[in-house]
Amino acid sequence: MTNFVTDDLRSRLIEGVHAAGREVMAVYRRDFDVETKADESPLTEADMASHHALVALLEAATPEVPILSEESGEIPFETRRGWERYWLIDPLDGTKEFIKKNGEFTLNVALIEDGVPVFGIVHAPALGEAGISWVGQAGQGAFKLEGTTRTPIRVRALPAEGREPWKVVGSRRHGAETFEAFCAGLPAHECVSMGSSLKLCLVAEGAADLYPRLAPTCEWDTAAAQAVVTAAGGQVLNAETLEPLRCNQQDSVLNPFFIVCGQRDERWEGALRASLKPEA
Ligand SMILES: Nc1ncnc2c1ncn2[C@@H]1O[C@H](COP(=O)(O)O)[C@@H](OP(=O)(O)O)[C@H]1O
Ligand SMILES: [Mg+2]
Repeated sequence: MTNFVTDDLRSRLIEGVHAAGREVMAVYRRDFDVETKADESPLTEADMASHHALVALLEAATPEVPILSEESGEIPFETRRGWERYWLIDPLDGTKEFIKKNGEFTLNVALIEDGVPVFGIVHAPALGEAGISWVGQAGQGAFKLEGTTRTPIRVRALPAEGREPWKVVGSRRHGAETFEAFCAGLPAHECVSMGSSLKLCLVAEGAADLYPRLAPTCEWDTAAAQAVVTAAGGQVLNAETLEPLRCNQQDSVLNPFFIVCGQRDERWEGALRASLKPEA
């Protein structure tokens, strides 16, 4: 369990992430150019403004802790593998949603200790009146912040069959086919689409029951929200092994396919196995 993030540090980080969010919103409200990165994904001025603001924040707050950002360029695994503690950030998660201007993008800041996301802030600056944030810390629980209102959050129990449909959240853009195969094996349910890390936050706050991600993501896409989900009593599990996701275990920063849940349950585990089985 980490004691590294004190109350003071947590407040300073939340404030700093909100300041970076305001820089993102300044770009969001005007016209901006969209570049294409080497992997064909889009990049805007907002991604870079947020990257610089978050790196400056973290370097000032904890100069001894290394930082890995989606926009910092590759850091070889030979260097990273020795990191017992580091910051893992996605300055703008959901860049495609940002470009579409549907508000479903986030700034993600995670603290990783021995591969485990132990602290996370997910900030959605375009939602609510002046942004909504989700914060989770191992051993301390999770909360949602809207303006100055701070509400504790917790995953919910799967609704009993016949009472209420399960809520399943999926990506707006990725993995539609396997998502549908998974849903076909579930009891009565409703599906919701959402961009970015907000999908994991919906499970953390009990507004959704499951988020199967049967398509690629990178560790910075999920680590901050994984810290929120686990602090809220839920889990982010490898879809094949049902072991919790861990960061910084290998050369690649790609995640395995995974599922986010409030709790394990044979009904969705069966649907997951069936959806991952290769066609006979
Ligand atoms: N082929 C791929 N490999 C790795 N990550 C991918 C990917 N396709 C999508 N992603 C990740 O999925 C995220 C978007 O997911 P969603 O569409 O569900 O919101 C992107 O985050 P960014 O917007 O930060 O690049 C991107 O990192
Ligand atoms: Mg991302």
